Amino acid sequence: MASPLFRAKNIGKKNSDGTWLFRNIDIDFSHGVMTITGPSGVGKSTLLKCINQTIVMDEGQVWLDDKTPDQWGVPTWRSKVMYIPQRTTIMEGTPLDFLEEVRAFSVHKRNKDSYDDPVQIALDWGIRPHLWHKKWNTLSGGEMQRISLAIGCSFRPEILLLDEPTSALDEVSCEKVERTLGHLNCLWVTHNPQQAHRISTAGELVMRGGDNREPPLEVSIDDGNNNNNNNKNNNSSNNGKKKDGGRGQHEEGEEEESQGKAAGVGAGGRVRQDSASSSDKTVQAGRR
Ligand SMILES: Nc1ncnc2c1ncn2[C@@H]1O[C@H](COP(=O)(O)OP(=O)(O)OP(=O)(O)O)[C@@H](O)[C@H]1O
Repeated sequence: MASPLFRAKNIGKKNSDGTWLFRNIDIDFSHGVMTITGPSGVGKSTLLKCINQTIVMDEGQVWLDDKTPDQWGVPTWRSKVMYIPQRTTIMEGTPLDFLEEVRAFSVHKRNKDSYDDPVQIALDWGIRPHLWHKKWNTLSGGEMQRISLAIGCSFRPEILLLDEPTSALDEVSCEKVERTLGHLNCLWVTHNPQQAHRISTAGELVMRGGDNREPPLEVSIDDGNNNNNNNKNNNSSNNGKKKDGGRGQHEEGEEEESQGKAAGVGAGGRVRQDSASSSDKTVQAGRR
């Protein structure tokens, strides 16, 4: 069987006090959108930065096409596994100035035809061309977010590491951006359970913090009919497979759609493709 495009094995990052912020994160990813969810502060952004090699991980290894960042060379790795931060740091100059600067980096120096046009990408998302000539500090949060994303997409990275890429967008813009990014390979951090459900085509990584190999805490959720569901009770309808916890509850009627789409994180924190049933309302609680 062919190796996945991207692999992460046992990724771990410590807090400054030596405890584990997260540990034992395993990912096999080939194409599509894999969502990363979990409570605030659990380390989702830090995980993306570890993968991108912006932050040094304390444990584990990552591979793209079976080669490590060192084998690729870190600048090349970052151009292939590209991180788009949650908030764009306000920069001097205009987005066009920034684009020229990035293209001048040797790792991005290529034939003009090997780029997509970010102005065109952003135009599809409602960013009119004149905005590229405005100073960054005069753009709205949503404009900055779409322009940064368009620049990232234009370099055609193998994988985009997206940190809440639509957090500043209205519903219509969000839908347009989702439609474009849905055709690319993305590891996508989101806080929005509906969005995770909508966009995830390659599974969900639900981060719980600490050692992801520890069994999740189980929380019973009242389904509104005074019926408490828990993991044990639902195993019969779920063939014993754990359901992802980050999305928690789905609406009735979504069950069929979620078959084969939802992914659970097993005890090892490994993302696995499950045909989990959304009738299982057991959630994994954060464990720090
Ligand atoms: N370079 C770093 N090394 C170690 N810990 C860090 C580093 N950067 C941030 N942290 C800490 O890691 C913790 C997790 O932060 P992070 O931003 O990754 O969480 P998150 O899950 O993305 O949160 P949110 O959902 O609120 O954006 C925080 O306590 C933060 O202070």
